[in-house]
Amino acid sequence: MKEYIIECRNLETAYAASLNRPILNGINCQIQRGEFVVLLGLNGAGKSSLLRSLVGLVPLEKGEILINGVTLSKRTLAAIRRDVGMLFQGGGLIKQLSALENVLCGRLGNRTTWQTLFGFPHRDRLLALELLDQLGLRELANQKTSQLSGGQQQRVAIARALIQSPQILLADEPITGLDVLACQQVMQTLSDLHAQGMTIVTVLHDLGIAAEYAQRAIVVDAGCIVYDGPCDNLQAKFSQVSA
Ligand SMILES: Nc1ncnc2c1ncn2[C@@H]1O[C@H](COP(=O)(O)OP(=O)(O)OP(=O)(O)O)[C@@H](O)[C@H]1O
Repeated sequence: MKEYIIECRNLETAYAASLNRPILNGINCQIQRGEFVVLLGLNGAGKSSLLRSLVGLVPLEKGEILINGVTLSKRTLAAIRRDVGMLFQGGGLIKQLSALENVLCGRLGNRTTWQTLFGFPHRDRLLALELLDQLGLRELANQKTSQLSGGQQQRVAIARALIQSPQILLADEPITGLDVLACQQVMQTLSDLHAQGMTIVTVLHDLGIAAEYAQRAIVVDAGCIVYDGPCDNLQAKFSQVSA
């Protein structure tokens, strides 16, 4: 039997009156360790909701999510979140803090309230600096993130997600609003992490970039998966969705 790192079994959210249906409406999918999967779909299809549900941020009415074979529940959520890094839409950085401090925030889940009063241990600071270095941001470690470009901010957000050494990285529209060069840098960073064995699931809107970097596409429409397979000829698959 195949072992899946992510398994969604018949996920269904509560009925949303504004949509006349649940936001997620019977999602079934399995993702193997080390896959690079792109979630595609029109605005409002349910991509972000699906991604966020994997870290317990979307209440489910029905169904089950398993991460590494463990069912996501109140009891298992904290441990699961240590295995799953999340890049939120827009980065979600604290703009008044430096790049280094933002990356260290990724360690807050591992520290008690008391421990945070004494600051972060030296080894965490070294790790954060090492990650910023790997992402080409060493020189900007002490710069406020409000003073960084969009692409640099997105890489700080990636470093923050990576400081907890996750096995899975979920990224919600990580290149939206970035210029061509910054897009390439961010996508190359995801690709490098994938090459190191990390499982990547990312929401994208650009079909060309999806096909260039991901192995597999999952297309969501009205809360359901309407395509799950290789990334070739995505344009044709999309015209079926939007028809
Ligand atoms: N908390 C919520 N309460 C009610 N409706 C919601 C909530 N969150 C999302 N929705 C609705 O659910 C639908 C799916 O939203 P979601 O953000 O998952 O879509 P998406 O595919 O990621 O869209 P986009 O590409 O625009 O980001 C949308 O119609 C949205 O308005």
